[in-house]
Amino acid sequence: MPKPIVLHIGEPIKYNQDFYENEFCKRFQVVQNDCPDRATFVQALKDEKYGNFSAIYRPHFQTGGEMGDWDDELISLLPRSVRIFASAGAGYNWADVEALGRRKIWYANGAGASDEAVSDTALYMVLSVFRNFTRAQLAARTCDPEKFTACHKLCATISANPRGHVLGIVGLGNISKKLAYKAKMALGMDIHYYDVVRAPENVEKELGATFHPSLHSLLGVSDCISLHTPLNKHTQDLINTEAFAAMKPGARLVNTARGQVVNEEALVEALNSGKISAAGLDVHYHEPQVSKELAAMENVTLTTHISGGALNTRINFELNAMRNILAVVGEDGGFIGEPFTPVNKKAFEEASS
Ligand SMILES: O=CC(=O)O
Repeated sequence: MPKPIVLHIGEPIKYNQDFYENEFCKRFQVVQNDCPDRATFVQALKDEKYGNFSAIYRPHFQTGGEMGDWDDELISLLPRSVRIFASAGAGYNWADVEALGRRKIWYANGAGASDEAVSDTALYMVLSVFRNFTRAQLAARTCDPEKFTACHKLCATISANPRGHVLGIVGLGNISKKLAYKAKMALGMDIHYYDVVRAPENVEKELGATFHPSLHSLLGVSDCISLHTPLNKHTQDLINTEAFAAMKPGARLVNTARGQVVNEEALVEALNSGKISAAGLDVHYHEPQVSKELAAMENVTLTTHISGGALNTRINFELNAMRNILAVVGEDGGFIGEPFTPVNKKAFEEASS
């Protein structure tokens, strides 16, 4: 029996050679996409260039996006044999996972691989916005004694310890549960959260987390908001002018999720007016372009979408996606089980019932 085909998009694997050769390639014939853009990829699908493949494997999210978004156009061209799209990345805004689910195709993300790195980065941002570390670093880097002294004095009057302040988490998933734990244990913060689905009682108890039934209720009590929601049509511009208006005066905002969850113009206005006192942003609305207005503000900590960017994350993204495919696709190319980290279970199950 021929081995089921896996369509590999993006760069080859780099870290898990043994597993790849001895487990993955033993079960699957891996075919590498060589189409450099959407037009050629669309044509390749129409021509059935890659045959009746059973899975799509994207081990690195920095590459493998040459075909653009996986929308209805691309998804409708997939062969009926596809069972799963397993990708690196905790986020998955490049794929319409509901549309995949409707075609009985699982989408499995890199959940678990980047939890540690992203929650560490969010914790760093939280500390930075309370303590004005970016302002101090910018002043130190001027090597100007006057600026040094001015900032030394100013920071002592405008900074605060996070301890006893409310950290408001939007979206309680694997990453933000870790952040909640770290912020509670290391910084002594009070954890509040909003999510469309309330967490089980034991999770709330373990984190000492208070649930809010609406975003605005959470915004009204939080001293620092940290965003952990996927980007989709419901969450684009979620933090807009109305949301800033609902925040406590002087609150802070941290975003390690996706740039487009925050309306950048509204953010600039909220910072300029002093409605919020600081922001920490790893992700940006027009990435890789950073807002020049935000970049000019000393109370804004900025990084280059590196929150998950640790070697440990990349190693586990590769492995996680292979394991997901192995769990789903059988020797005959049929379904044998569920992925470990599905994100479209509901849509998949509705299509299967
Ligand atoms: O942005 C990083 C990720 O989605 O993992």
